[in-house]
Amino acid sequence: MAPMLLMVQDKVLMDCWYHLKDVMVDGGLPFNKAHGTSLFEYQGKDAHFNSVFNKNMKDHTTIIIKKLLEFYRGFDGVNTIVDVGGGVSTMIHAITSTYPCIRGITFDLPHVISEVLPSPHVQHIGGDMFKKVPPGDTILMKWILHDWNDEHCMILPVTSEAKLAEQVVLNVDMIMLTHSHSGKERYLNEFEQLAMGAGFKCVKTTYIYAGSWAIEFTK
Ligand SMILES: C[S@@+](CC[C@H](N)C(=O)[O-])C[C@H]1O[C@@H](n2cnc3c(N)ncnc32)[C@H](O)[C@@H]1O
Repeated sequence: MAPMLLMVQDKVLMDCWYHLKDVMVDGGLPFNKAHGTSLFEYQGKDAHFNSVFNKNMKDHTTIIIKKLLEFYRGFDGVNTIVDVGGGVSTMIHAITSTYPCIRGITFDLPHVISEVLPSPHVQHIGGDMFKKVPPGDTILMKWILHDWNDEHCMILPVTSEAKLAEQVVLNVDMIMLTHSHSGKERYLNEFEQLAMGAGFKCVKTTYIYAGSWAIEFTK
């Protein structure tokens, strides 16, 4: 929890709240008003905040992946798994350690990948997920779809893949409102609509831990 509190109380994020009234009146996004760019682009320009953000994600993921590996059986039979927006590779590292037969790829923006420690069993690739993602038979996305509106989610190239898992957390709408470009938390029926609209035929849910679910979209 400490890295998460350090992140939300970091001056970079605290400054956003002073712009809440302006965006109510004029529109726009508090983060962009405060810093002149979006959250994910800003990280590429501020090494300190990039580390604070990535550490927060790493520690949350460390808790969730432990439980995911305990309760979720969908990794059996997977050959290549690509964690899109996979941060500093915490998720893929844990999955490939438990399932050594799985080839793991962590894909994220180059300034995030630059913070990943090398690992012999995992490939780390920097790039833009809205342009192209590395191929794999399973695409994993944790805390990605909630950063984007439906239009952005629909243009992700991962929709051509066979399987898609996404974790849902329902209680951070206000944070998304201030920091994220058009992000939103979704109810299950909204995930189902999104999946069907992107050509998936089946949606299966598994409860994981502390309000977190694995949602598997299959073609
Ligand atoms: C909320 S974080 C989740 C990180 C990780 N999945 C986790 O839960 O620990 C969102 C991630 O999406 C990445 N991201 C944002 N825009 C991206 C893009 N256009 N291409 C690739 N990754 C992107 C960010 O750099 C960040 O690591």
